[in-house]
Amino acid sequence: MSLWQIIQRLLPFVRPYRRLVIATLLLTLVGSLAAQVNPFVLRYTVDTVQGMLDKGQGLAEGWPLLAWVSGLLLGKEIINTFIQFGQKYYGEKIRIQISGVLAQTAVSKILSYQLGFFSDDGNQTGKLQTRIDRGVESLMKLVQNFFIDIMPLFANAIVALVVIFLNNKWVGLVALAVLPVYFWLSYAQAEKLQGVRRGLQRLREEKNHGLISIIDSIVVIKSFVREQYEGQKQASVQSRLEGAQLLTRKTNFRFDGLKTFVEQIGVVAIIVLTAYLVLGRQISIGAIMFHILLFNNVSAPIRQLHRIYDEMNEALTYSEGFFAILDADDQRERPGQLEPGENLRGQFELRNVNFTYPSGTAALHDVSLRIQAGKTTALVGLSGAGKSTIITLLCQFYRPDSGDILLDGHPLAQYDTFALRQEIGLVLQKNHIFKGTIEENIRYGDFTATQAQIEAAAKQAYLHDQILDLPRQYESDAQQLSGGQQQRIAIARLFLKNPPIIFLDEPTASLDAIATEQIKNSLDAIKQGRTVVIISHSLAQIVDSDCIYVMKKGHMVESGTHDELYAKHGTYREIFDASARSLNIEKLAKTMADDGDEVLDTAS
Ligand SMILES: Nc1ncnc2c1ncn2[C@@H]1O[C@H](COP(=O)(O)OP(=O)(O)OP(=O)(O)O)[C@@H](O)[C@H]1O
Repeated sequence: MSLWQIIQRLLPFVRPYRRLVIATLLLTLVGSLAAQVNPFVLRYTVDTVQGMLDKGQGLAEGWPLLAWVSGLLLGKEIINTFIQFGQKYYGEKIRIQISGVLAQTAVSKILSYQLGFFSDDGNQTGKLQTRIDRGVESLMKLVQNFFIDIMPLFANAIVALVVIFLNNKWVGLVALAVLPVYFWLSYAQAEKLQGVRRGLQRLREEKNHGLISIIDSIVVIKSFVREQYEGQKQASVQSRLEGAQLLTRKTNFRFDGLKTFVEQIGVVAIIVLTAYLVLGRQISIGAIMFHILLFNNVSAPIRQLHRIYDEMNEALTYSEGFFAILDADDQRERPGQLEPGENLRGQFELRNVNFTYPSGTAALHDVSLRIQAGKTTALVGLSGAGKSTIITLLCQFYRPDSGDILLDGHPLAQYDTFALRQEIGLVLQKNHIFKGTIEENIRYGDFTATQAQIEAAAKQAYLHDQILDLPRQYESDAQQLSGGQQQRIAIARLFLKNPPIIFLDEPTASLDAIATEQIKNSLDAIKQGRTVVIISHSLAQIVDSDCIYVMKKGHMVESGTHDELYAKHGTYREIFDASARSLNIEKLAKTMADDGDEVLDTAS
């Protein structure tokens, strides 16, 4: 991305603040003009004092001059203080407001993208955050530099240069001669830093990602006593980061030294030349200070040049990553024309569907199946068979590579994604619990729900009584609940949302036996008249489904009711038998039979 392209991209964000930008620019321009007052006052003072000394006058005659000069300089400084405050405050206001808009635009964009966007390697947690933070930060520096700093800085330098030339062309030529060397050094410095900076960006992302991943996996790290291993992994990134940071500093210090040297050569040359002209009686003695102060007014802004150039290059590096987030329009959830509405029946059909994850894993191969409206359909298969993938396609989290997915006879892609998801309730094996109270977490299912409705949903999910036992009840921190309790929150959310289509992916996997039975009863009740797709490794959850599809390695291999599939002696039967063996059904059956005998004996 070129600088010009970035500025064009920034303009829409800056435009709403154009008045503020113009006001700040004007203030800074006035400030830079005021900066030229000192050399004139100083030259006038030195020459007048010199004239008075030549005439043999002393302090008594000099008081009015001192009072007048002090008043003038003080007045100028008072005005300058206001100007500087205004310039800094309004400049900061622009920066803060635009950076807020930029960050919020990135958040809105990210929220509008499909799941595929987040599985990209560069968009993982931490990396994405670094890209946004650094991007906004460097773009703000660019706004500051381009819209606030550059013009006044150059105006300041040019005005000072013109004044020098008007006073003495030789001194002007010396001041001018230093500039190309200075420009060239600044350019070389920024060029040298560019490659290093890209490396720095990658390392910063890696470090943040590493830190977040440590926090996420702290229990596993501790249980395997891998603290040292994880620490070393971070230390290696940190040491590469330190190397890159040190290299940046070293390069900066080397060039800064060179530039100061060049500047000092300019100062010495101007002192020597002005002294030569003063001694030759071509100019007054006051011109020495006058020229040096003016030269400082030329070189001080130019000294900022490298910083500006450097920050612009930084913006070029980081804004690429930032704008890539804003520009990922191909990742947007696609709105469709069809809204499910009241006529929704909820019949899905997959026809010869093939699907590959963005990572390259081919998860589904030529899958065809029909999910009847108002019925319960189960998906069965070994781990990694592709069952959850089917649900993600039905929710439109991803689109198939080929084949058709229909809902009520219309292509699923024609439905408005947001409207479609309003009609779907999804409960996963592990559901996210937000930071907040139990009440807030259940309310996520319906923001308009009353407290009574929330409690009713919690009762259906067999959670209400447990919540009442907590010290702060519905106000308790939801993330402190046990895995099974969190699962019931997810189920309560589903009850509150009350959608006509329900996808259950191992909904009772983390529940105890009693809770599993309770939730199964609740789910059996809510299933009535709704389209339900259930995935479960527990066959007890699926045997009474209206239709069961059996999957193996991404292929659909069998379908039918439990009895039909059992009689087939195929994959389903294999899974069923293995499940029975793992549950030690024989022993359980015997225990129950013995218990039955005892009951009968007691009865007789
Ligand atoms: N987000 C993802 N990105 C890349 N590959 C994925 C993703 N999710 C699943 N896969 C891969 O797709 C294949 C099917 O996975 P899927 O989760 O659909 O299986 P499953 O039958 O639901 O398994 P399980 O019973 O273990 O949940 C697997 O090979 C898995 O590694």
